[in-house]
Amino acid sequence: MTKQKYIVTVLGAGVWGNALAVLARRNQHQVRLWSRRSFEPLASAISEAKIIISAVSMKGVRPLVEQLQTVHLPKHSILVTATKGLDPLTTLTPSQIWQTAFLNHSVVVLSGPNLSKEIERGLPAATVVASNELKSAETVQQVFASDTFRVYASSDPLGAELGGTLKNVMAIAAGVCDGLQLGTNAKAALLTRALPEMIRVGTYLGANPETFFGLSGLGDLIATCDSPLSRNYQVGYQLAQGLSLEEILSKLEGTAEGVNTTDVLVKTAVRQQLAVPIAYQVYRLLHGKITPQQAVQALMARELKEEFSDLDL
Ligand SMILES: NC(=O)C1=CN([C@@H]2O[C@H](COP(=O)(O)OP(=O)(O)OC[C@H]3O[C@@H](n4cnc5c(N)ncnc54)[C@H](O)[C@@H]3O)[C@@H](O)[C@H]2O)C=CC1
Ligand SMILES: O=C(CO)COP(=O)(O)O
Repeated sequence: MTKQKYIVTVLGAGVWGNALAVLARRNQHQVRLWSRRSFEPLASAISEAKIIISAVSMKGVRPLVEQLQTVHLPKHSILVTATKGLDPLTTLTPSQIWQTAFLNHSVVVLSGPNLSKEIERGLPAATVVASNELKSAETVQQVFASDTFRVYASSDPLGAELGGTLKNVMAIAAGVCDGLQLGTNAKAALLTRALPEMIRVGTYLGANPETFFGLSGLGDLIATCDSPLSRNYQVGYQLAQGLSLEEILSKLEGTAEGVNTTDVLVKTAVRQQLAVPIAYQVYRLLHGKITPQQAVQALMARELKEEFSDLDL
């Protein structure tokens, strides 16, 4: 059976927006790539689109939503969000912002272990499309699925989104671990303890704990924490080399969302008394309160406890 072809508009022409456009084009959809620097007006870029994908960084989400509210959205269009971040003002996730702004549209989260440079090279990868309206997730699944990109549907958008968002904080920690050459045992311990920390916060925020064991959680944690292609990993790695955060960010190609996410996460965790020991050390490191070595010492010196004592699955 031939798959239906759609007009797909990608908003945000950063590296991820470009990679998503490549994927949709490979499946012969009519793809329009729009950025805030485009000559084409936003209204014309989204006209008659079935799928509207937001691939802007977190700081661009609210301005983009506000701009879209001033134009006419095609009636049955599906909004897809691929941003991995948290709003500093409200702590809302991008999908929550999109859904609140466009109550009559389906919102689908696209999230998974998807380092854009590998995807652009056509290397095999998998992802998750998640929505409260599973039919919309399945439409997006068909749009992107190919013999090099395997797409799973899910009905937990918040879980899929938070997996991709919270792992960015852990990727900074993983970069520090590798930058300090702490070894494979340390890295395994770090990633294994990172997952329950993500689940603790994620379930508090309303996600399904099981989702974190899937591609958008554990999968993305492994990919991002083990690859120099990850900007968040690079931030941690270079902090361990003694560079300042300002220096690193000024030379970084693209956005490292984990820097802002760490702030939002730690503030929420402190307010709600959630244990986030790894994120807390990343926070202190990013704010110049400790050195990378002191962050490691602080994690190793924590009170001894049972392995699963604070994870209620
Ligand atoms: N690069 C990757 O491998 C992946 C990135 N992501 C996520 O996708 C999002 C975008 O990432 P990248 O493309 O890598 O970042 P990037 O830094 O390359 O691009 C960010 C894009 O957002 C746009 N933007 C920022 N503020 C804006 C505003 N006010 N209005 C309109 N557009 C605005 C920029 O113009 C740019 O096109 C991030 O949340 C990232 O975590 C998700 C999966 C993979
Ligand atoms: O989310 C990503 C891979 O899934 C990209 O990670 P970085 O934003 O750290 O590059």
